[in-house]
Amino acid sequence: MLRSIATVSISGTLPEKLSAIAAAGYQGVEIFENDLLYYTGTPAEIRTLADDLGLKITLFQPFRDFEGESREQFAANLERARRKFALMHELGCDTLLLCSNVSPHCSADFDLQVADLRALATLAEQENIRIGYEALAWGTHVNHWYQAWERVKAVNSPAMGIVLDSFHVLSLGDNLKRLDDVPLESITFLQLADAPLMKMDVLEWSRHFRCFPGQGELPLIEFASELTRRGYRGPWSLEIFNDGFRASPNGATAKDGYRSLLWLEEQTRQALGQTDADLFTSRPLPQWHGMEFIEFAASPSDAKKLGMMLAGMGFRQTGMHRSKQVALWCNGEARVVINYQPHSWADHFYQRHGVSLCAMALRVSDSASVIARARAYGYATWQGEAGPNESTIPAVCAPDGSLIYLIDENQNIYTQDFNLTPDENPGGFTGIDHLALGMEADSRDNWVMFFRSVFGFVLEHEQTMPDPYGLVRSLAVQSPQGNIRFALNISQSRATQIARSVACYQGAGLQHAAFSCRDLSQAPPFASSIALPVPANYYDDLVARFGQPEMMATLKQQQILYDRDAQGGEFFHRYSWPFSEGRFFFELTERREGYAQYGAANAAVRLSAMQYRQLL
Ligand SMILES: O=C(O)c1ccc(O)c(O)c1
Ligand SMILES: [Mg+2]
Repeated sequence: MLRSIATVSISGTLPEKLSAIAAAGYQGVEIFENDLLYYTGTPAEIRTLADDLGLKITLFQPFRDFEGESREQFAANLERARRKFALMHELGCDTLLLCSNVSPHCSADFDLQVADLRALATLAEQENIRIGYEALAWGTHVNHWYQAWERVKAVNSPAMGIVLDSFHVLSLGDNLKRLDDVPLESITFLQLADAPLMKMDVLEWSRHFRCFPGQGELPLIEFASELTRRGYRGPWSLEIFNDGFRASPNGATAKDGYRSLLWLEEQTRQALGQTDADLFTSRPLPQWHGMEFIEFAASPSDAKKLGMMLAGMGFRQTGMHRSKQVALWCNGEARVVINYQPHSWADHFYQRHGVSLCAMALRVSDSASVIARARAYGYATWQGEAGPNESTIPAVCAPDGSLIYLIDENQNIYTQDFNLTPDENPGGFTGIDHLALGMEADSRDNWVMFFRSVFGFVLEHEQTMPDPYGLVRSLAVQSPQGNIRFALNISQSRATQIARSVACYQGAGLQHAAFSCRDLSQAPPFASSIALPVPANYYDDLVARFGQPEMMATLKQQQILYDRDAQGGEFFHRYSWPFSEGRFFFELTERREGYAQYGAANAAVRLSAMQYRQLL
């Protein structure tokens, strides 16, 4: 498998891009013409640069607006092609991508288009160059891949085939079902890009919102499987136009792209049930069993405050680490660790980020397979210091530098390391329902790749929620079993709570942690100093939306928020005031009848109420 990426996908100057691409592990690179135009050296120098880095120049692109132009323009176009072919010889690249014509004036005459393309193919034959014709989704007359194929078939030259670009095919809701009509040697090149589903002009969507396979919502696995099933074994090349990628450090982006190819290969291999294909494979995904605990880094005084807050919600301290300043707080199966050990890794985290989530632990059927997957996908893993007779728990480093511990199904991690007082556990909570993590807008894609590739988590469609001073965009990822859930939140506005946390604490971190219980109406209310009051207007609106005035009156009395989905699933929840400087808060939830959302409709109520307190 030759893994390749287009230079347009990452930031930097051309030499910087090539270095980052080679360092990430790719064997091939598509040179985007603009990168070459702005480079001060010659094409031959670029060829040497690539050679020295062990990179094959898989493609030169784009060549535009060729077929169906006026005869005068056609002559000029052929001359333009000659010059580009000469450049490609110097560059050491034999494949050119030709985009379908997007000019509003170009001719719709099939035969004329074919004659033009044939002239180009004839020239290419003489020059030992291959042309891949790509249907841009906004092409004037050729916008579906099959239309490109019909023309290429009519040209009937060994020098001309089609380029399949997943974005152009899938953004129009098209598929590769008719690929059986195309001989393998006529598929010149394959470009891969994903994207979130958006209702917007396809050109804008393509130029600004593409992302790596697995980070978006297009059916990339079906796409790659169809091609592989048909026998395509040429390069897989990423071509991503993305505003965030252009503005982010190129090393991390290039690496994520490489991971996305590995991920897509692994998924494709699985979809095809194939063992002989030259596709990446790693250890099988484990079964996830839930979130075992979350761990806060704190100072001793903050640890005390946080403990008081947890106590006000119904938690009790049920353990103290034998050798470290690490307290375990529990209610039922919901566990919170507060780490205030001086001069430790957690202390270091606290110094950088304030009171924050420095680690979490996930329970899993096979921790070793997750560690092996993390390594295979190029993520750092961690095995912390342990005192004598203390257990060591393996961990993976998350994109923000926090740790995700992995705990095997039947492993008891508490008795060895903690002095426990389990009788103190009040019981009632069933676990950790979800975590909402705030992050810089440009770093969310790193998290998505991490959760998808290493953990095999799945994505939901992004939702937009109000904050009193802007909008927050929330993307949910969860384990396939649905028992570990995260909301990854970003905001473009400078005034939202996320933005302020990002600015003040070097990364936003945890926004809230939600614990779950079986019957919220039976759970003791939060202490009054902690419970977030809900405006009466909210309950009037609930009655207007859902009816059931009696139930709503009870909810009002208990200060419980409510949501219902289209299938009749119900969500009951209660919020706390934010901790300390307002960085995070807690939530207690009850889900009924398969409700799988997060009560987004109620976020505005919470956010405004919190703001009110900050103004006091
Ligand atoms: O947006 C474009 O113009 C453009 C250019 C070349 C490509 O391969 C492509 O997919 C899009
Ligand atoms: Mg393309």
